[in-house]
Amino acid sequence: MASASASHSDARFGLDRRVTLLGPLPLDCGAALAPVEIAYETYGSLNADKSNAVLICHALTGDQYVASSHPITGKPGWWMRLVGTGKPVDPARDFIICANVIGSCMGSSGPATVNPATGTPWGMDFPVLSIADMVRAQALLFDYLGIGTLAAVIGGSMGGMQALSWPVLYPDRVRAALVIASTARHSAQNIAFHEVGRQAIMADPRWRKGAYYADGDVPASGLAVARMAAHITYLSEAGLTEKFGRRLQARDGAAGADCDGSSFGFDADFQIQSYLRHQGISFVDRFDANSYLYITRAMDYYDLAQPHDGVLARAFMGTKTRFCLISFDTDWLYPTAESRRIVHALNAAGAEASFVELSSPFGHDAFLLECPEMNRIVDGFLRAGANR
Ligand SMILES: CC(=O)SCCNC(=O)CCNC(=O)[C@H](O)C(C)(C)COP(=O)(O)OP(=O)(O)OC[C@H]1O[C@@H](n2cnc3c(N)ncnc32)[C@H](O)[C@@H]1OP(=O)(O)O
Ligand SMILES: N[C@@H](CCO)C(=O)O
Repeated sequence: MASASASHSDARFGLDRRVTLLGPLPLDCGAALAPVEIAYETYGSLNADKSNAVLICHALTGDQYVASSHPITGKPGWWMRLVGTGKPVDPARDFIICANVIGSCMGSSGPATVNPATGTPWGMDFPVLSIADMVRAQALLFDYLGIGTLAAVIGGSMGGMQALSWPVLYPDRVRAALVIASTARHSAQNIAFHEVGRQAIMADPRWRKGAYYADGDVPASGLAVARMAAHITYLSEAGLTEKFGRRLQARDGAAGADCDGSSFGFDADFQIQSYLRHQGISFVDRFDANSYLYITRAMDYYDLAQPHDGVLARAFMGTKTRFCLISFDTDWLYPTAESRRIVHALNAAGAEASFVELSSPFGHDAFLLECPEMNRIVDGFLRAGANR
């Protein structure tokens, strides 16, 4: 087992854990990360035969606070609709783990954490990351926790990429994978939107090649614009029309200002403008611009078929994992066709796979919103596994 030091000495299980694993963690880029810091939350208890561990993987700007309030925003956990007592993922039955991905900014190793070689934040010296690296770091955490096999791994969006990667990287360590609103590769359109965001960050004079940690003067404008562009892709046209239409925004100062706090006559005239500005500005309070650069690049390079000569089925060949895929009909970021492509590949590989397309007006972010059908499917899929 990997040597480690935990921030909560001998208590490995509980809320708000942070562990420093000595590693090294070999990365796809050829470098290695050592030590590896992982911040994670757990809910419930590990049973005697260690067979009830359920890993929840978070999306691009998510975090480990899946079912507990966010320490910065104070908002409730991002998947409390799915995780909690009486919910499909239930701490009374499951031992639930959610870890902040490496590269992110909520306690796990990332550009904002300290590079042991220099004693200062890594910034752009942080090594290039892949989705597989994030998964390998999670596996390191499970080694530390003494958990060999996961009952299930569940994720939406980038969390779904990790859930899909788990059986590929660790075919003997995961019994079931639930992949929601996700993909097996990033499309040209996905990459294009991310590139707009990255350019917005790097064009911000405060970005300073990523070396902005010392004085705390962060590239807020660039990061806010990146979030605004990305947020559009998480919604649907019908949803936007229903919510805002062409309605004008009542002027109340803050909502009229742009991301620098000034308006220069270009106020947020329409409600949708004001809403997007709010999403951009509030994002800056809880996320790091360099993490955004690193994680979006990891998503862009993600292509499960690439190491298998472009044949996705080969990635899953021989897997014993059960799969369930869920897509949403208004998700144009990771559309239903992509989930179907994955299911065909799983079928061709002889894997057990089920698939449901759900109807929702909310686009990609539907997986984060109230959806009783999604809950029923997750519950049924997890319980079917428990009954075997
Ligand atoms: C797994 C993970 O990825 S975790 C990370 C996911 N979390 C996020 O991405 C957080 C930001 N994203 C969101 O808020 C997403 O829209 C969702 C899906 C999570 C929430 O959706 P909804 O509940 O429908 O919230 P909605 O999109 O309407 O946003 C509400 C916010 O917009 C604000 N808002 C609404 N209309 C306007 C407007 N016209 N002008 C300004 N602000 C507005 C609300 O006041 C509210 O602000 P608050 O969040 O500071 O309280
Ligand atoms: N809105 C979610 C989904 C993105 O894929 C997030 O910000 O992480």
